[in-house]
Amino acid sequence: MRLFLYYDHTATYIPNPKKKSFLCIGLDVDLNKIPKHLLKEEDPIFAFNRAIIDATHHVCVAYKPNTAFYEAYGIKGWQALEKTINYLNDNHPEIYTIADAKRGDIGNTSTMYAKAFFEDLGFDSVTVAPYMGKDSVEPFLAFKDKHTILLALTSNQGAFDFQTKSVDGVELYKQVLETSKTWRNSENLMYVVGATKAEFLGDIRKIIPDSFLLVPGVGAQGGNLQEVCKYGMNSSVGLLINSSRGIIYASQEEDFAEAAAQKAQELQLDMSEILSL
Ligand SMILES: O=C(O)c1cc(=O)[nH]c(=O)n1[C@@H]1O[C@H](COP(=O)(O)O)[C@@H](O)[C@H]1O
Repeated sequence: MRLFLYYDHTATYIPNPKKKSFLCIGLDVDLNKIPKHLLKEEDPIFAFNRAIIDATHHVCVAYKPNTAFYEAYGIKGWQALEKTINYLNDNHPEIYTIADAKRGDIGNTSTMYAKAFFEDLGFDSVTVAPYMGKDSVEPFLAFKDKHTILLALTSNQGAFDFQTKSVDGVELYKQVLETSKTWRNSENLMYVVGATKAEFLGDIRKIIPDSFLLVPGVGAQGGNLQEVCKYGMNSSVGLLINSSRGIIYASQEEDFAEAAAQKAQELQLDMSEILSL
């Protein structure tokens, strides 16, 4: 049986035969979707996240708050994000954390984005858009023991607008993969590939056989876990599969945390089965 390798803060992959999971849970908190009784709490977003984390941390290896869901609530949302990452780092330091912020700008601005997520908040990684090129991404890569997760081929329909178009005979997403390998500190790169694009994973693995991939889009967006694993898994697993709404909104009643745990466990059991093949 292959051992699952999970990521730890020392930037090494550690065998973790116990968890048998490569599940990332997306903490995309929408106040219109969380159980009504939580709205009475002083910080409903954090109360929700804490309950979800307490109920699911044993079956997942990563959490990914999408910052849009926090920024939308202004200062209170940002405070809830800070409490969430602190809660994770204090109570589950072995769990990998992703700030899904999709940043990227001219160099000095990218450095400030990187400081915000890596230094101030203490995330392990941040998602970054490749569109502005090398000097917009290298400032993120300069941070030791931190990962930059570059958008390669995204899960949405609009991915076909630009990412799969050929420039000089090569699709743009392939150029992103090839070119980014030449950037300084490229060993700190991971890539986003949508679960809805599983059929592209064979080609992607030819270019980046060893890189870790963040794969969102199972659950609510219809991506298929088995397909993703068939084409995207490498000998170290090499995948973090994210589900957000499909797990955290399994119930909008008092039992929301148990319902989320149930959904997360279903995915973990599927993963465990795949790992034992
Ligand atoms: O970077 C991402 O995580 C991301 C990339 C992508 O191509 N597609 C995608 O859905 N995501 C994010 O992954 C999460 C998916 O959420 P669910 O569809 O609810 O599971 C959201 O936070 C999206 O913003």
